[in-house]
Amino acid sequence: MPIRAILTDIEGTTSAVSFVFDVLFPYAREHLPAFVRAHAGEAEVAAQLEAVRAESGETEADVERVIEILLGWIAEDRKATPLKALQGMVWEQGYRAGQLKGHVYPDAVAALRRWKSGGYDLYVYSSGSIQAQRLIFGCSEAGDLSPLFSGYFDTTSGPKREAASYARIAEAIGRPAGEILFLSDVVQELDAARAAGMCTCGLAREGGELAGHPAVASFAAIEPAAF
Ligand SMILES: CSCCC(=O)C(=O)COP(=O)(O)O
Ligand SMILES: [Mg+2]
Repeated sequence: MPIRAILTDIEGTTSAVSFVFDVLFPYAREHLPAFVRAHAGEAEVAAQLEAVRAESGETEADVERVIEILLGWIAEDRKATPLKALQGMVWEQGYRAGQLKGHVYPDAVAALRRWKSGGYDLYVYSSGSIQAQRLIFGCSEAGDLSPLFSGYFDTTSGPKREAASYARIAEAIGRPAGEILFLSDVVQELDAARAAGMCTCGLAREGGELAGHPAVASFAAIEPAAF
């Protein structure tokens, strides 16, 4: 089955892990408390605070306690959907103020442009919220890359290490999973995508292997027609 669509992870794949850990997470740690205090009464934020209470089991937590829980989740890099939603809102302020610019590897920018011109449909699947995904590509160091993408998926489609999430995404894209090439730096994500029937290619940007999957150090080495 020929590849028709490419689904890519962000952190460690299109973008540096260091950008997420050394720029985005510290920005969220610094600005999230004031953001939550200022917007806790607004429906969109209040719903996420309620989801934090439910996920933590602390159903009576006040706003200050919820902030503490969120800061703990940032420290442990927990891929909790309400944390990711709130981070996206906080980062939006940083991107709009010009304090943040999304990092996307130049080889990823070039390949994504080449693949789009070659007729492939491009999609993103990240634990970062869809809002955060739109921002990293829409406000990137390489300019607005959002016209390249046909859709975005986050943990509302399910966890990245579960095959059912990839089956759901293939369904939403409207293609058989075998026509989709998934790119990631995490072997458990590649395993889950393959279990759902997708083709896979691992990004090992520092070299090394992603057991059981073809692996490359750069998008320049990926030829979708070869899968
Ligand atoms: C969308 S940029 C923010 C990245 C982020 O919050 C994250 O958890 C990265 O997860 P990924 O699935 O892209 O490895
Ligand atoms: Mg990753």
